[in-house]
Amino acid sequence: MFQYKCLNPISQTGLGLFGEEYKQTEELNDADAILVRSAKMHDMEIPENVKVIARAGAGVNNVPVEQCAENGIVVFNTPGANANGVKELVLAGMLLASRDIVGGIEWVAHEEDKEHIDKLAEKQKKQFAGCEISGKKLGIIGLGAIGAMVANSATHLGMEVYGYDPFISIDAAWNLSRTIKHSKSLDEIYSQCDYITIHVPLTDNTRKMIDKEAFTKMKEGVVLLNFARDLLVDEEALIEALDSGKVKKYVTDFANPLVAGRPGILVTPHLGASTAESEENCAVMAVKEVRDFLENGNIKNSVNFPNCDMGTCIAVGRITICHKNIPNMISQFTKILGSEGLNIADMTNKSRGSYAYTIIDLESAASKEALDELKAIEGVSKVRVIK
Ligand SMILES: NC(=O)c1ccc[n+]([C@@H]2O[C@H](COP(=O)([O-])OP(=O)(O)OC[C@H]3O[C@@H](n4cnc5c(N)ncnc54)[C@H](O)[C@@H]3O)[C@@H](O)[C@H]2O)c1
Ligand SMILES: O=C(O)CC[C@@H](O)C(=O)O
Repeated sequence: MFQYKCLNPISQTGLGLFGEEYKQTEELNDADAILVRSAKMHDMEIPENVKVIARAGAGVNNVPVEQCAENGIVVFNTPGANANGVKELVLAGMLLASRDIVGGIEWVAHEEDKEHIDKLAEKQKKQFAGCEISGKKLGIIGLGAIGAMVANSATHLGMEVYGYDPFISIDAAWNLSRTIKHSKSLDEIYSQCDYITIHVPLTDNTRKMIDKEAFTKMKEGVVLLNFARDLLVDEEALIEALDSGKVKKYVTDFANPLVAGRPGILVTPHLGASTAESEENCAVMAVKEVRDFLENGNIKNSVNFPNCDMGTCIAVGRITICHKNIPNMISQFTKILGSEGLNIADMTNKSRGSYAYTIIDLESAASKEALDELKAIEGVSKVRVIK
């Protein structure tokens, strides 16, 4: 029996995929797995019993990923599972920033002379008029799951699209429309584009990447869209740029005291992934990742350990080891298993940065002595018996 704890509401379509072997718990101290959306985990004490954390979403800045790696806790996310939901809101954001659609709707709702509203509307409408997005230049910073979808859709809407992503994956590059211009520098995006949208993860390298200097390089009257994370933008500098007219509109999915209710800023309450489809896709992917990890020891879509897959175990025994990516680990594992008379049927070892993961199939079940010896090796953080 495995137990899981949800730190946020997770779609039942996904949770329903946990079979009879699984039970939901409210007790962190009983949980093998944690499922989370945006709950902040940095100040949480994560007990030893937790083996896996699945972020039903893309951004993992709310999870202490490095500390988890150190403690042998594998963290997953669900790449691309909510990308379409976000893409649709970004497109809506561009349209909302181009004419005062919100102001127009509010005017109609609050105009008291309802009897003459049709005639009044014709008189008043010019104050809500704007421009079309077709023919305008859109700069996209980050061409991952969301950025690439926004790029292709914007092309179909007649925009001239510039993309910047020095770390683009081969898959994302293959999926991009050929019409998208490859920008080799952010300066090109800033100097050329009428709309700029950012789709990168929040890390120490990207925090406040849109800063005061970036605003000085942008075109007069640019529209900036941020559906990634508020801390990517220096919002104090943004407000100065709005006040000076450099930025026409800031559309953000992240409410905070600085942006809420401020003229020129359209704020949605972190709605990007809040569609039935995205919530289901994320939950289904997260539950499948957790199950394959807990039941077979396989890793797919982890953000702190390498992908590692030996399929369903058909050997008599299987153990998995989370460890540091340092010399002499495999030889220590095989020596211990050999000296305990355990024959290895199959094994795989993969590394990612400072951490590594090993799956070992055995011709007989691992003894307690062997497991204790493996756990005692310096650099080993977690040893699990799958079978
Ligand atoms: N508003 C929401 O509800 C919502 C939903 C999903 C994701 N997000 C946010 O959007 C981010 C992107 O999501 P995604 O699914 O596209 O992720 P992704 O991992 O598929 O794509 C991120 C892309 O950013 C690129 N990148 C990284 N650093 C960069 C840099 N310095 N300059 C340019 N490109 C850089 C990467 O190469 C990658 O292609 C997430 O990390 C998350 O913070 C928000
Ligand atoms: O779970 C959500 O609603 C938001 C998810 C989003 O911020 C993400 O990074 O995937």
